[in-house]
Amino acid sequence: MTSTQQEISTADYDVVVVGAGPVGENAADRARAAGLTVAVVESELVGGECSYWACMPSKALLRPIVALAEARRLPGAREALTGRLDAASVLARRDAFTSHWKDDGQAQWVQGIGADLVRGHGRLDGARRVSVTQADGTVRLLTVRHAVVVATGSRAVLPDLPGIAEARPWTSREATSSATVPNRLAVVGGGVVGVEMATAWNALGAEVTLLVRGTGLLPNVEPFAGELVTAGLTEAGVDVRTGVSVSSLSRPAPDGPVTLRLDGGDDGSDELEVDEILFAVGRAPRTDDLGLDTVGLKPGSWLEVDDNCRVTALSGDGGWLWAVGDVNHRALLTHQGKYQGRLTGDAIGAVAAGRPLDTAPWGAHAASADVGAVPQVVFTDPEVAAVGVTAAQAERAGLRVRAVDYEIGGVAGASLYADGYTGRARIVVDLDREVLVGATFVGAGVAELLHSATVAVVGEVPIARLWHAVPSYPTISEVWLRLLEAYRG
Ligand SMILES: Cc1cc2nc3c(=O)[nH]c(=O)nc-3n(C[C@H](O)[C@H](O)[C@H](O)COP(=O)(O)OP(=O)(O)OC[C@H]3O[C@@H](n4cnc5c(N)ncnc54)[C@H](O)[C@@H]3O)c2cc1C
Ligand SMILES: NC(=O)c1ccc[n+]([C@@H]2O[C@H](COP(=O)([O-])OP(=O)(O)OC[C@H]3O[C@@H](n4cnc5c(N)ncnc54)[C@H](O)[C@@H]3O)[C@@H](O)[C@H]2O)c1
Repeated sequence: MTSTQQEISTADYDVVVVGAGPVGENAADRARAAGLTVAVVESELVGGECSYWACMPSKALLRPIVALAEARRLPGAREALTGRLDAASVLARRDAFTSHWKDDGQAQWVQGIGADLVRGHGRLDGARRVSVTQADGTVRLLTVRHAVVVATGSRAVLPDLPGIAEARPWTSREATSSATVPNRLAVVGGGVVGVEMATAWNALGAEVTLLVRGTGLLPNVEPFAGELVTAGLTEAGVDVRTGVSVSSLSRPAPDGPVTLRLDGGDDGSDELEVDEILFAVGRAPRTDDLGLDTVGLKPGSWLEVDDNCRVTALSGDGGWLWAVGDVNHRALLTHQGKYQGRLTGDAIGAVAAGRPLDTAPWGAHAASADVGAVPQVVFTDPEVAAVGVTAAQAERAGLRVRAVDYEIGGVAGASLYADGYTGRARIVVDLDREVLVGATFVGAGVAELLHSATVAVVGEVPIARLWHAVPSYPTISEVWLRLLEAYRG
């Protein structure tokens, strides 16, 4: 604490959670359920990135778009569609899902579980101490008996390019909260944010150019997923360009367009003029101003944790520091962070009660699913739903695997779902154990199929037993049967 700051109060808690995103909320909830006193520190909005600038607004934007695209593929329903997507209504529904960027409801929830909400910027202040700088500049010092849980999440990164400040680019925050639709939007990055936001703003009326420096979209999933999403985006009118990167930007008039200089690309054009540019090129941890140096850690770094979410570097110091969610870089997804939050809250409760931790793989306090069993849905048209490892990742890990593919349009449920249904499924089978280590579904309506695959992967259900899991007729789930038939020959 510096001498210029005025400390106005000190309070003691069993647990202090820094960051009230979805993950911090879950850790606090479980620690309270264990009977511990808990303070939750939040510098912006209770509910975090996910509620206001990520999952919720992005999915609220995408849902009407996908529903409309699906209706267009159904004779009978198609004829009832007489107008265009109403962008104003879509944006208004998005605003409702973010509670108009107000957090009263979530703040009440924190109070409802019996935790104290401390608004302000939290920083570690040596071991087992958290200082909170409040909006009026005053500081509260929170001293901690058992655990500090860091759940401060991540922020979008921007590349260090000439002209980037002048160009005032969008990050995921503007892409999920903009009140207006730009005429022309460039999206840089072919990861999940890039493809979802290209889908959304194109359908809302922008002319979208997606600029990808690699050879295809969604490099972390099976290659056919990126290919089918590329085809979907192109058909919807997005100009998808691969092998191209932005080398500089300029926006000479503050209200005027942005000109991008491009390197590479198929059409040889080296300039692109747009009204807005979104950089969707990955995330950085929110640890740069977190007092990490006061406990011997490097500011700005991801917090490396063990499978129990204890910060590895401090595990010798009584293991009081835990990190959950995006900030530990294990799996940058809300559901996976919430899982870590739940088991960390339980683990802190166990330690406080003097009980041993259950740290064995798949034990109550081990985030085992983070390694090899992470599910993710990309809400594009077509959707991508994947869990576990891809065939290439499995091979790189030294597993002897076989990948089995099936065109989803071949099952009765899919042909009923949409005329000309296009989609593909793949399972990756570990040949030595005869269990699934990965599954990927691409197509309309596959998101809700994913949990069946997650159960199979996490449960390590033998293929011989999966054969008895009979999918209902006529649903898209019958693709399971076809995949198993193909595997068994
Ligand atoms: C556009 C977009 C769409 C996404 N869509 C999905 C999706 O559909 N499904 C999915 O699973 N994941 C999605 N994600 C990822 C998801 O948003 C994150 O994985 C999730 O928000 C992580 O939760 P968290 O609680 O760890 O961090 P956050 O949600 O970032 O919350 C961290 C909180 O900590 C606070 N904080 C930070 N520093 C301090 C400090 N020093 N003191 C006090 N408070 C602090 C912040 O203000 C914030 O409220 C998406 C991400 C983006 C960018
Ligand atoms: N539906 C969902 O589950 C969902 C939706 C959105 C985001 N998320 C999560 O949020 C996280 C962040 O997403 P993201 O898309 O920002 O990151 P990402 O890491 O998924 O993708 C970023 C892409 O940008 C590329 N890139 C990096 N630097 C670049 C540069 N200078 N120029 C051009 N391209 C560059 C990378 O090669 C990568 O393909 C992800 O981990 C994702 O899982 C999840």
